[in-house]
Amino acid sequence: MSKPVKAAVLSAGSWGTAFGMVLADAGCEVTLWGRRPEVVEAINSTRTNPDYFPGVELPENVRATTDPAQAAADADFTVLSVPSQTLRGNLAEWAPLLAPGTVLVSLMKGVELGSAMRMSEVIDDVAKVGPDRIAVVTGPNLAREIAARMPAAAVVACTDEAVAQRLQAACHTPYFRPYTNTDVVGCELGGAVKNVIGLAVGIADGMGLGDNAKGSLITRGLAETTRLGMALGADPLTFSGLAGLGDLVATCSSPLSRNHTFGTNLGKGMTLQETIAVTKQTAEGVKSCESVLDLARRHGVDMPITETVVGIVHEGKPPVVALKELMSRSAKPERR
Ligand SMILES: NC(=O)C1=CN([C@@H]2O[C@H](COP(=O)(O)OP(=O)(O)OC[C@H]3O[C@@H](n4cnc5c(N)ncnc54)[C@H](O)[C@@H]3O)[C@@H](O)[C@H]2O)C=CC1
Ligand SMILES: O=C(CO)COP(=O)(O)O
Repeated sequence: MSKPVKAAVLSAGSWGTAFGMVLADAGCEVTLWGRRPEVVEAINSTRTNPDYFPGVELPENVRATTDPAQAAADADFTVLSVPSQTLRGNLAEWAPLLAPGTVLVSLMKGVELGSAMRMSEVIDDVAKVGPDRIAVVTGPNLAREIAARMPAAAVVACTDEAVAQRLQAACHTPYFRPYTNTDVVGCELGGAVKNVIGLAVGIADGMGLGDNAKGSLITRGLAETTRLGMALGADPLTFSGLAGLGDLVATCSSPLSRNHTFGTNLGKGMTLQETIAVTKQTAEGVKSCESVLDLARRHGVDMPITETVVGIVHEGKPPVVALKELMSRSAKPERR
């Protein structure tokens, strides 16, 4: 009998815990690393993560530790699921602990502030493992639904297709159906920018702008994501797949999305500080809207919805003013 695949999941947060369950249900031996001893203790003693998924029983083959060296030891896959803006610092501490040959798997959907790097680029910059040992999991995967074992498809992307196939096999369950893709750039941008568009749609929902506005923002959001992707060498077809359209639809229609909910609160008139205070988990688009815009400007790409979100979230522009500006830009053809 072959040895079970070992996976370290470095974060016992929302998506780290849920994806750890997926890996365990697919037969992997999973060790979650958590920062807080009380969360780790609860996982090991009650088989639940009460902070994120109260009442959801974790599989037997999931355990937790506060020691990253213990989690990372002998791992075939090392899954990273911390906030995008802390990844560089976290990974600098973890890099010396990584098992030789381990594949680093990013669950994160963001772009680093300052460097405008995608998460796989930050991983390579810090851990120096090369793109063929870095994979990305993305798509319409609201963690709470996955933890309830509700059905979803996903994309597993790696420049080395054989690595993507190994990870696909390691996380394929009756409720989680991963597809492979070698377009890492497109898959990562799809996830990062959809958080920004999720904020925009949330703002529109909070303002009561209706479903035509939602459909328009999703579609034009996808258009600006595709423009950025093509400037960075992505395959435009990736954006009509799970990493693009699929994730946008899930995020922009679900109250479970933190980005969508964050935007809704802003659209209803809460201040940024009030909205931050009621947001318990990571809403990546709040910071990544600035780094996505930075990336777009570096490549001469026009991203009016992203620019509008930056204006509302970071420059104090009232949503009604931002809406008027967005709608009154010069007229243009749909495809350009
Ligand atoms: N929750 C979801 O439904 C999904 C989330 N994602 C992505 O997964 C990534 C992680 O998000 P979530 O798990 O949802 O966030 P979360 O807020 O639930 O968990 C983040 C985890 O990182 C830890 N953390 C926070 N600051 C840290 C720091 N400075 N150093 C180390 N650890 C720190 C927290 O303790 C927490 O366990 C994000 O990039 C998000 O976009 C992707 C798909 C689905
Ligand atoms: O990425 C997600 C679903 O695919 C989760 O979205 P939020 O981060 O907005 O909750």
